[in-house]
Amino acid sequence: MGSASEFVVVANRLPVDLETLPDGSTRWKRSPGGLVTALEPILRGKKGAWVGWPGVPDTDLGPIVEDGIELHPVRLSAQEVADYYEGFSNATLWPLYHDVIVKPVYDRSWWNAYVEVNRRFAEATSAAAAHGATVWIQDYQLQLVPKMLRMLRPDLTIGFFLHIPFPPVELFMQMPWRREIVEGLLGADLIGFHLPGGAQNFLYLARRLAGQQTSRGNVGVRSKLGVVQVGFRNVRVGAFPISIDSGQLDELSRTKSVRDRAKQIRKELGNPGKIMLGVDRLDYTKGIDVRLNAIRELLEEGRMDPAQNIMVQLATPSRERVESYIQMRGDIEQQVGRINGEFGQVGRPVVHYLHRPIPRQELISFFVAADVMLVTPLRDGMNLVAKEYVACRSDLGGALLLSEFTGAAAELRQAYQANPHDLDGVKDEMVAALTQDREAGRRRMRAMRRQVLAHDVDRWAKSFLSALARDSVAGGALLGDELKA
Ligand SMILES: O=P(O)(O)OC[C@H]1O[C@H](O[C@H]2O[C@H](CO)[C@@H](O)[C@H](O)[C@H]2O)[C@H](O)[C@@H](O)[C@@H]1O
Ligand SMILES: Cc1cn([C@@H]2O[C@H](COP(=O)(O)OP(=O)(O)O)[C@@H](O)[C@H]2O)c(=O)[nH]c1=O
Repeated sequence: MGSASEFVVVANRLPVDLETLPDGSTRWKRSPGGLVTALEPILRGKKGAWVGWPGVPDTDLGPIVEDGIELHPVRLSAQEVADYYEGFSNATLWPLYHDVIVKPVYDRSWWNAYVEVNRRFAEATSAAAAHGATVWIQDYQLQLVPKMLRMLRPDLTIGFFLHIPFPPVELFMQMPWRREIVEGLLGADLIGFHLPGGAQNFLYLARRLAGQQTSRGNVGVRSKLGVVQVGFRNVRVGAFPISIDSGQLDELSRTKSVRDRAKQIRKELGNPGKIMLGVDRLDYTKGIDVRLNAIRELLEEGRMDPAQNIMVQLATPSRERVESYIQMRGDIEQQVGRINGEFGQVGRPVVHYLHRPIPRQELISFFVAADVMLVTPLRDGMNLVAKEYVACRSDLGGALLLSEFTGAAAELRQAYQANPHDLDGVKDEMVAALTQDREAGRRRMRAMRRQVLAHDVDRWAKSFLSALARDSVAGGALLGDELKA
């Protein structure tokens, strides 16, 4: 350790959070969210470095190696966590990029903290990267880093990937610092989005806000990249839908220990006719309220038998000091209480709700045990949970209820898809999933598994990184033609 790295991932969080135990000692635990799920296996395979925040404020740590990955912790003060992370990242950008489900707050002091912290990440990355290295910057918390890093280190090849939706132009235009953000991103050589629509929105904004020339043709999936001309540089823009380590999940889900635990889970739940499952960070984007409302109305209408159908909601705590999250937690827990109060029996609730992180092995057993997976976000960049459920169903059992407003919906066409704003539609698809014909269900699951097993996280990373490598070799050669396209 100590020598600069040829490949550096930069993300708001390290893949592990530093946790202080009641006796004052510390240990590392896995960070929440799909970004870490996706990137951890990639980085371990490439022996690179990871620059990020260790999840606790005011902590000075030098570089360390944890589980085979070289970690470069970036220090954030308590005030910066409040202003940059909870404030600008999660009370401004997060709601703005998720269709303003809650109203974004535009606060100048939060913006200043965002600029300052992005600068610190750029400096830490510059120190960690070898001459000519490839740097891959992740997500909405770090949109200014590409430009800042390019100014510090023009020798680097810089990629950027956005894990959340890139919003429609009309919404993005609300952002008071919209030009700075677009210009910040244009410091990269390649900018990746989950879906072509996000890439196209960005190309339009690069023309309108940054005054750059861009290609005008449609962007494809892992193909037909867009291009923005920034001075003598070409910035490529593309769609690269993220995925999971599907082969590993498929394998794990077939093990005896997982199968046995799945049976035990069903038994612990009283061997009900059908188990519905939700697995989410406790976030208002995830539509946990949508599925609870659907279940309550179906119970009220007598279309769902509470003695036969139960739901398990596993909810990881998330962003617990942000006001909208505090409010939402209260609402969800009230909804759970109302359903159980009206339709549960002593010792037999209809909704089983856990508010804590669940270890991956246990999650896999829940996936195997569940008859219907409920994925009902109002908006979600991808939603890896949907893909994980499919990867775990080698028995071709189970059914997936999937919101049209997730990135995953573009790939998992055979799911029971519903518009989360249309509660009657969600209820109908929920009933259809619960009562599906066995053979029809197997056909749907087989088709979804083909998609998920063929397009795994390794393919995602390779498609992005090989496009990034091509860019640095191709230079401006193709630009003239593509701008005319
Ligand atoms: O770091 P946190 O504030 O605790 O949040 C956890 C992560 O949440 C978001 O995940 C997104 O990335 C997934 C993988 O691409 C995607 O499937 C999902 O739709 C997104 O919501 C966030 O984007 C990450 O930065 C956070 O680490
Ligand atoms: C609730 C829960 C989840 N996980 C794992 O976290 C990620 C979640 O990824 P997704 O893309 O669906 O959404 P966000 O990134 O959170 O917005 C997925 O890999 C889950 O398996 C977990 O490990 N433990 C949990 O309790």
